[in-house]
Amino acid sequence: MTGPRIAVLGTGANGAAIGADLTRAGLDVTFIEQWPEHVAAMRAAGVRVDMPEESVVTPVRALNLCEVATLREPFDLVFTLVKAYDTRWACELIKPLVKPDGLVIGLQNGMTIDAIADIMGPERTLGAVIECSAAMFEPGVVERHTPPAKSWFGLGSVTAATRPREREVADILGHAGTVEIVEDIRSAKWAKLLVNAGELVPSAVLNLPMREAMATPGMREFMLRCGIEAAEAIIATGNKLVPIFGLDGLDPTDPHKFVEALLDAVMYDFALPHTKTTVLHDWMKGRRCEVEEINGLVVDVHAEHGSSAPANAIAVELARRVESGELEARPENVDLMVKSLS
Ligand SMILES: NC(=O)C1=CN([C@@H]2O[C@H](COP(=O)(O)OP(=O)(O)OC[C@H]3O[C@@H](n4cnc5c(N)ncnc54)[C@H](OP(=O)(O)O)[C@@H]3O)[C@@H](O)[C@H]2O)C=CC1
Ligand SMILES: CC(C)(CO)C(=O)C(=O)O
Repeated sequence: MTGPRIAVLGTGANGAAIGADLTRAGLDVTFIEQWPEHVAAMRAAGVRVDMPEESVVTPVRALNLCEVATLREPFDLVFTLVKAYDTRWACELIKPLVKPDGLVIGLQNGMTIDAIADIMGPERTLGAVIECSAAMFEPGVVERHTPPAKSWFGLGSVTAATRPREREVADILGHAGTVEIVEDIRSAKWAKLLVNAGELVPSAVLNLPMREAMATPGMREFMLRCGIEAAEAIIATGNKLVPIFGLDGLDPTDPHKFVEALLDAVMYDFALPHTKTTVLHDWMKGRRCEVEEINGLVVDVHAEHGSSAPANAIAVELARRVESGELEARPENVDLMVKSLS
């Protein structure tokens, strides 16, 4: 093992897939995980990543969260892949084990750069956009829909102080996919959030794979509406519509087309026909989803600026009802979204 000491904090679907790639590249990687059966399975048989063309088993070093207190040697780099709502406590947990010049890289959906920078300080924070589609239902086993050749990451600093470190981290993350260093990481993360606002909760409320959800009459319009409200929030907060996923030729002066291009890129270039979203995975496991960090953020930004985001507000309300057990996620819920806006 060579190079920096790396932790992957949160080794669910994407964390395990990326951590396995870094481990196979010969790097010094420690998995830190809160699901005990998953840690036990990884210790016994490594991580198995099933991809469309091949299945790869990687022996890894995996620790339970409760074992973090036994670690003595600090990390140079920590990639956080816990759910967005777990970011704050995860950073507090790992903070004593991050070197003074170490970096914590938020490889998640949602605007987790702010939480990380709050706790670690901006000079120990990097932000990232992640486009890697994966699911995990069985301990130790990842179903990865985007192998490294199809995965994309945008990486960037929140302060000029970390700019000289970006290339080093991009080279490491490059073992898991294509990495682009982006100038304006806050806007780039918002651009991903715009896609997530349209695709994650709305398709999960129907309990359908994303593509089937979008093909349901009225749903494409609803999903676009969520994305457009998020684009309005981006502009209201003084951020910009910047292209992500390596797309070029997008016109930021036409928010409708911009949103449509990003939603279609994730739907048809990254996801597979049967891909269900990370939100639906949570619900299938009885776990809560990132609705507050995605659609809820759009609603809050609009409210702060004296406007409203009705489609995102419906997504928030329906997700809350599903999670409280009052509403079952099923295709018949389409009217709750589509009719409510007509
Ligand atoms: N899955 C995808 O296709 C994509 C996901 N993302 C984003 O990546 C980030 C990570 O998401 P993802 O990898 O899907 O998350 P997962 O839910 O697969 O894993 C996140 C964490 O949830 C915990 N966990 C998962 N399943 C269980 C279980 N059955 N019992 C107990 N704990 C469990 C683990 O805890 P812990 O992490 O705390 O140790 C796990 O590491 C999120 O921000 C997500 O939005 C972005 C693009 C695509
Ligand atoms: C790939 C997808 C749509 C499904 O989980 C996702 O969660 C994301 O792109 O953020």
